[in-house]
Amino acid sequence: MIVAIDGPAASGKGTLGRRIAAHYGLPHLDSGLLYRAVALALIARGGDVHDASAATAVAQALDPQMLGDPALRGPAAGAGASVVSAVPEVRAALLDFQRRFAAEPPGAVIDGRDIGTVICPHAEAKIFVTAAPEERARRRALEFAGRGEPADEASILADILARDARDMGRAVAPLAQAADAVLLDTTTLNADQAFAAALAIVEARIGAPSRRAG
Ligand SMILES: Nc1ncnc2c1ncn2[C@@H]1O[C@H](COP(=O)(O)OP(=O)(O)OP(=O)(O)O)[C@@H](O)[C@H]1O
Ligand SMILES: Nc1ccn([C@@H]2O[C@H](COP(=O)(O)O)[C@@H](O)[C@H]2O)c(=O)n1
Repeated sequence: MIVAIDGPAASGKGTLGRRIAAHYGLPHLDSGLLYRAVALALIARGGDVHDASAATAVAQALDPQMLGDPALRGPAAGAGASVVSAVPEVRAALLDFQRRFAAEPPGAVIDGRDIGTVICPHAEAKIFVTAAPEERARRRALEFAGRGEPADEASILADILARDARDMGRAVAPLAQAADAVLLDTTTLNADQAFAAALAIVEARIGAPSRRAG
């Protein structure tokens, strides 16, 4: 079974993806980490995230081992990721890895921006998760503060809005709800309520009331 979860920045895709994957015993891929890893590797070697050919070269040589680096979760990697992800050749270089991840039995839960539309158009269940930008900024600020990192809510909101605009406006694989995805707005839901709602969406799609994989 493949579950595709898409949505804008800090909407809760990763949180839901991890919990749904654990529930069904499936591997989980946070595809945003791939783009973050490209941006971070580029920055680390003194490159410019706006240099499309350098970003493409980094994406083509990306070592998936990098995906565990905690630095990928920071704001610099997120902002850089939303720039390099607009380069068609970068997306092409990362496509196979994601498709192979999804194709491995017993399936996978993948979250990102184009999972239901481009990477796994045949996913059994697709969720488009969103929340009001102010609520997403509030949650992200809490997360940063919890890690002892700077957490200015106004600048986080500005970053979220800029990233959403870039992700929705790019020519290739823009952030969009797949025609057969179910919209889940979590603005007024806590994490447990959002998980219950997401699980109900998956169960309705696969027609099963309990845990299963494959
Ligand atoms: N329903 C919810 N209620 C309150 N907080 C939530 C909820 N869902 C997620 N969060 C929190 O909001 C923050 C953002 O969630 P998460 O990292 O899952 O979003 P994301 O969409 O994967 O982000 P990104 O776009 O950066 O990949 C996290 O701190 C998470 O714990
Ligand atoms: N399938 C995806 C996933 C991510 N991106 C880009 O990466 C940026 C960071 O992603 P997060 O999920 O970690 O926030 C994001 O802003 C997108 O630009 C993508 O294009 N496609």
